[in-house]
Amino acid sequence: MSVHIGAEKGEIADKILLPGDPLRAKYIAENFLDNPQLYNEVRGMLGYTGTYQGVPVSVQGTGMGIPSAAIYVTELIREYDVKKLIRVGTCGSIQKDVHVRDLVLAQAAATSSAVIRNDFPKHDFPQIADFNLLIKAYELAVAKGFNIHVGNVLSDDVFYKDSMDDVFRLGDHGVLGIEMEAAIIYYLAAKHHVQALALMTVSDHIITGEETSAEERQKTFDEMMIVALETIIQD
Ligand SMILES: O=P(O)(O)O[C@H]1O[C@H](CO)[C@@H](O)[C@H]1O
Ligand SMILES: O=c1cc[nH]c(=O)[nH]1
Repeated sequence: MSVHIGAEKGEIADKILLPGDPLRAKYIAENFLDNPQLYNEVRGMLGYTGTYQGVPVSVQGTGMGIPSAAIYVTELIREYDVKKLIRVGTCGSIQKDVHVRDLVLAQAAATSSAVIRNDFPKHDFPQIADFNLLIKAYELAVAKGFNIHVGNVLSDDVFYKDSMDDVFRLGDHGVLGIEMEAAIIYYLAAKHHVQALALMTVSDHIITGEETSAEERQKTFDEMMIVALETIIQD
């Protein structure tokens, strides 16, 4: 057991999907994995291991925001030897042509968090996706005809902001969407020499206010899970 994960060593696969929402972890385990076994209920942050096309895969909720995600990702890598991590999250779009239900692949992630800056006060350490995971996920999504965008995202520390001015300025510089965890997952992957990718479904549109029904969101979540699972099981 680690401090926040109640699994024995060996109960977590070296390939893992990381939704923010623990109930999304349950949904993935019950709908996409064969023989899913619950390994963690500590703090309700559900984690499961099963197989996908015969390959062991785990799925672990990370909670919302960089501090929470950092705890789970650090323990997964250090204590459970996880080597490939794919975030399966949601984001808000800040581009007119990135629509609700589209998929966003974070090629890189900017952040307002001080966590990385504290480690490298004199450098802007770049938070980038693992290239092999990125290209595989992109090609899979395109082959399946899913609407997918590749580029920068913002991993913001603050969900409820007094002003969105900086977010819109980042949009002017091409940032596709806003979420809260990709940057720390990329940073910790670089620090520990493992592979990571962040894939998000657009759940809301910050500029147009476009929204979607729960049923429609579910369908697009399923597209994201298929891309993530088929990517993570490849060599
Ligand atoms: O849907 P998840 O994966 O939690 O991701 C997004 O949703 C949460 C905010 O509502 C943040 O965690 C953000 O990154
Ligand atoms: O962090 C997030 C996630 C979805 N939508 C947002 O606006 N922000």
